[in-house]
Amino acid sequence: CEAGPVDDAVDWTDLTRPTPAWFPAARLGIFVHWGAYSVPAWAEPTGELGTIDEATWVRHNPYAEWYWHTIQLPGAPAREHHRTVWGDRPYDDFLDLWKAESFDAAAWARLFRQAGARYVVLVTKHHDGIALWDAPGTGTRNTVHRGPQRDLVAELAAAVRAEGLRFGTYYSGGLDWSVTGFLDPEQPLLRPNDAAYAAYAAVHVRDLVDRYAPDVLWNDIEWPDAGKHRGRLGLHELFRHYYDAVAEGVVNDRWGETHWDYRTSEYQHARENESAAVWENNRGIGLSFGYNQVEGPEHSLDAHAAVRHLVDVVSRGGNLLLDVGPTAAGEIPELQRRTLEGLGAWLAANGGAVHGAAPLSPAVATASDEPWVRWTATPTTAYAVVDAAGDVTVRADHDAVDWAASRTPAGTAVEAQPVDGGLALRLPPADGPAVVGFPLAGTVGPRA
Ligand SMILES: CC(C)[C@@H]1NC[C@@H](O)[C@H](O)[C@@H]1O
Repeated sequence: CEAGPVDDAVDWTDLTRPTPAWFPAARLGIFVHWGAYSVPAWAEPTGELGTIDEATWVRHNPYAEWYWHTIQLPGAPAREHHRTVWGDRPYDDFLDLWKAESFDAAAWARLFRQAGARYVVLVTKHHDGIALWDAPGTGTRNTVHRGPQRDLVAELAAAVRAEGLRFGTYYSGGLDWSVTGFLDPEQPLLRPNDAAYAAYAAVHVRDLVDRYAPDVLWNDIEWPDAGKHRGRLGLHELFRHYYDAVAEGVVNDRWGETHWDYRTSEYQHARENESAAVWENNRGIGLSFGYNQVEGPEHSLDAHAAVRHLVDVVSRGGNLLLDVGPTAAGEIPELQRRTLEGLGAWLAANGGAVHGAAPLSPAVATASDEPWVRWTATPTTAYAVVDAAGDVTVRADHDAVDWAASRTPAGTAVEAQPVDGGLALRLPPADGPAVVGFPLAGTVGPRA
């Protein structure tokens, strides 16, 4: 955990502790954005967050989970799409049209385990305010009373844990359009800060903790200002309650305070947070978190690209929380399934360079893009992940690695010769980046 400068209002030192080791060791998690927005499942695949100016982003929002907001905006293509396809139907009709008739939590959990994930984070209430459990105060505006008529949080938590994975919950504390309306659609991040909403949200998160004991509390946007205090429904007591209930629980950094167990980035947004000791990059397989029927292969990571992104993140000390957006019926779209299956096949042969691995000291070796090389390490082994074939030279201090015993994690011997400034490798043909493991000589190893 990193306690930043102590806030005047709250002293976090009593909650400060080392981030539980399971989290950075996990390296890969699966995010799940599934909601009423999965019924229209429509957005313009504009581009990655952090690469599009805000004015364009708001009206041409590639996040399908923001559908209700985007269709409020005059001139937004999504608004025209809604009128054409759905007429003047209100957004809440989508809750009743959401049937989840094909939802098989065990099949999802099996797919996520086979993909090489070690944790799963489910959106339990997104910005539309619709809860995926019988959340206090939501009346019938949840999936237990309407639409699926199931406690989707409970079902997925049980299935994920039965597969040996950890289960976390996402909660949109910062935005809830059902409570506040669209304060100013042109300013999408205007958020509710009053005491009533803060208490409403705190009761929800406490309920999630008490009912599902999530391994991750993933809050989004920020916590309501009126809830940032020491009182019973304040954030400090909420975290205290959480850590008492879930000893190895971790909270992210989107609470608007200076207490977190890890930092987050989102596509290309907030990448400055990737300098933290423990961090997580969040992105969809495509450009949206919720299912977007408009997206095609040209907008999505295939397995090869997903492997490279994961390895790059791990080589810099991060986790990847890779999102799937299921259809309203509860199917994982084929484009996303193929990426998860390919990622899992690669990790089955090379996961030693990812799970439990950390950055390798730059004193030993450094990344390159031509050829594409990233380095990871465990205390005893350095791993070169090389996305090239045949004869390749990688820059490494060969006095620090025992080049004579290099081999792929899958066991194939690799011919390696020290050359000036590095190592010359003769790589076997591989389906995706090749991984070569070098026993580390001496004490040189991953950065602490
Ligand atoms: C990273 C992910 C959880 C995203 N956070 C910001 C939201 O506006 C977006 O829809 C998505 O949930």
